[in-house]
Amino acid sequence: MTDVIVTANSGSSSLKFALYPAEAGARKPLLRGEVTGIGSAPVLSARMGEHALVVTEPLNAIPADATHEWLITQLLQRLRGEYVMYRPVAVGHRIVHGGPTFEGPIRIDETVRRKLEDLVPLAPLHQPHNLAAVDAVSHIAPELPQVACFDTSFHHNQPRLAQLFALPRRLSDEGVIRYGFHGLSYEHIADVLPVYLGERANGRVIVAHLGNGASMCAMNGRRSVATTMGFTALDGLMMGRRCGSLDAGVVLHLIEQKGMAAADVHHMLYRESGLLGVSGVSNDMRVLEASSDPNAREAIDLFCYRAIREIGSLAAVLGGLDALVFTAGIGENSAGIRSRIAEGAKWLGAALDAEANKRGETAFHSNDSHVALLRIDTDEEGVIARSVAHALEQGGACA
Ligand SMILES: Nc1ncnc2c1ncn2[C@@H]1O[C@H](COP(=O)(O)OP(=O)(O)O)[C@@H](O)[C@H]1O
Ligand SMILES: CC(=O)OP(=O)(O)O
Ligand SMILES: [Mg+2]
Repeated sequence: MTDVIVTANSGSSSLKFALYPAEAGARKPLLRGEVTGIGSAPVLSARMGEHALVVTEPLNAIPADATHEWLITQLLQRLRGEYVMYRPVAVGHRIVHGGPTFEGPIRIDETVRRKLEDLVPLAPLHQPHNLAAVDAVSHIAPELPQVACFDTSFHHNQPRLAQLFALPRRLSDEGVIRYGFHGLSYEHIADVLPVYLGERANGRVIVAHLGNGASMCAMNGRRSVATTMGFTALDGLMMGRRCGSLDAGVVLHLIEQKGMAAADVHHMLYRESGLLGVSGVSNDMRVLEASSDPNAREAIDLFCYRAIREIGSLAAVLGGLDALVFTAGIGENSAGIRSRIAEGAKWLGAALDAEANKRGETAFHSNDSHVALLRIDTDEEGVIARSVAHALEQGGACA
């Protein structure tokens, strides 16, 4: 029997999971899988080493209304059944919002669980799914230690000005500040960057995490100095269903002039906007890229335009740019989006090698480019697994 750490990464539309050997520093998972399209057309795919796993009932035809909780319960039951050769010793969860309280990974007990619940309103698309996964594990395997790993941690030590809103001071004092998200993904990129860039990895880097949720992080010395998401994961770039940065006056207009209830505004901004709202077609970039609908094209144009503007803003904070890194579902897989955004960074000295980009190579800048252009797969699960192994070694919390 092999002792394993189970990782659960509940995104807005996906559940990514993996089994890692329960030893400090393990980099390769024994098994890795994901369910995509949760809430619309869920599909599971999984790999054990180099081999695709044949998925059997009921996970081969997941009901359209399957929840993150149902899925994680099914997966844990498999570990008790056909995968008994793996003995889970702990579960690590991606928890999107750590608020002002949680700075780093922490063992989940009843008090921690309650504090995480209080943060649900600040991450309504994620925190409930994250906690549903925690509860499913508590229910099915109460003896297993569980560790929370936060999307917010990587940004925790940003300069104060990067965190402040220009709101009355009492609100900042209460914790109404910019937290930033996708921190596990950025931590992975910061970790592997020297492999591709050597000493330059410590320079001025912008990482574009472009998935269903999307954000950018400006790094210097491989630490976060600014990011596009803020108090919630609604801010910044245009996303699958979220609007990104928005004049707060629009929210007032919807409530005061159009008489919309707060819950309806909430629904519109989190679920009916972004690529879906502008295209009227889909929140999925693959569908939009394959569509001839002019509204789909305009949605993609706006996605790239917003990304290019944010690069300008982050490059200003960094005082220039040494590398631009693309990651997550869209960043890793869409050569078209990468090339359009990289073209928009020409003025910063970025020059594209179009063929290398089409081939999906890690480095896709031309020889005369002043900015390194990179495509790097993210690995939030690996970051979670190593944090859990560390927490177990420490005997619990390692915040
Ligand atoms: N080949 C592809 N081309 C373009 N976009 C893709 C491709 N594969 C995946 N995507 C995009 O990536 C998104 C999912 O990214 P991901 O990082 O897994 O999101 P999340 O973790 O937020 O659920 C999909 O909604 C889709 O838009
Ligand atoms: C924080 C966030 O937006 O996460 P995801 O990309 O998984 O939706
Ligand atoms: Mg994600």
